[in-house]
Amino acid sequence: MLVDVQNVTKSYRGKDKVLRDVSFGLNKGECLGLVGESGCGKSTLARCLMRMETIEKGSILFNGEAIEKLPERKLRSIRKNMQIVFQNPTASLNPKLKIKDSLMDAYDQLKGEADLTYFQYTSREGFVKQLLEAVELPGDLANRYPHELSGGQRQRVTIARAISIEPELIVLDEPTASLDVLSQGVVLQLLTDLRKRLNLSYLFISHDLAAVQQMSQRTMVMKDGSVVDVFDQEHLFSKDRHPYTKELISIF
Ligand SMILES: Nc1ncnc2c1ncn2[C@@H]1O[C@H](COP(=O)(O)OP(=O)(O)OP(=O)(O)O)[C@@H](O)[C@H]1O
Repeated sequence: MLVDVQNVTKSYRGKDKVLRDVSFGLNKGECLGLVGESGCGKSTLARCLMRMETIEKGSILFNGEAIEKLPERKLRSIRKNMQIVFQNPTASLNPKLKIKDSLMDAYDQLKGEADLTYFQYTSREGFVKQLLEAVELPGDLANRYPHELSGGQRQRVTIARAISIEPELIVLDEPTASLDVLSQGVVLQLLTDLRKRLNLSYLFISHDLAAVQQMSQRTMVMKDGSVVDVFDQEHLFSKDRHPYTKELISIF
């Protein structure tokens, strides 16, 4: 198991619990979907996994190693195996940097420590070219600025940056929510292709149950900070689904 989350509890500034006793596993190569209404704690869970937030109780194992209390200097080897893609690509890209420089960001931060098997780093230009090709963007975008790209193109750039260091896990926090329907479908298909080609694992957060069904082998449903249901893709319409899952299905 790549990620093993055990009884994680969290609240912000001593207020009500945002995550309550959350437990789940994520297998290597798997896409695990995460759905639930706004405010149920999905992004908080994502940030806890990435160690962007601390947790109060429980444990988060990454490749069997508990990461919730690891000191910053020991997190480096974990961090190179985790990336996150956020909803809004415009906010995730520095407007003053050319696309080629944003693309190199994750790789540069690792100072040559990335373990690459799919991509090959020969030169900066060559690497940028491979990354753009991987997300099916033309090479001449390298010298443009983010505002000169469409929303869908910008999100492909953030995806290319995330895969550049070939992490084991990518958390996708509503990656297509800011895109038009056509671009959404194309980007989701691209993400699935990349997962298979690079043997990536995804935690895919979305409001869109149809998108989650398309992308994920398993789906996890959260409500008020708790996981209320987890099921294999083919069991979405099973009578055993939690009443809240059935409610979500009926809205779609
Ligand atoms: N930094 C923060 N400080 C205090 N409260 C926060 C913080 N971040 C989130 N919250 C609160 O925690 C709860 C869960 O928020 P979170 O963003 O994890 O939900 P979500 O399921 O991702 O929602 P959405 O689908 O709208 O993105 C909400 O009540 C939110 O107001």
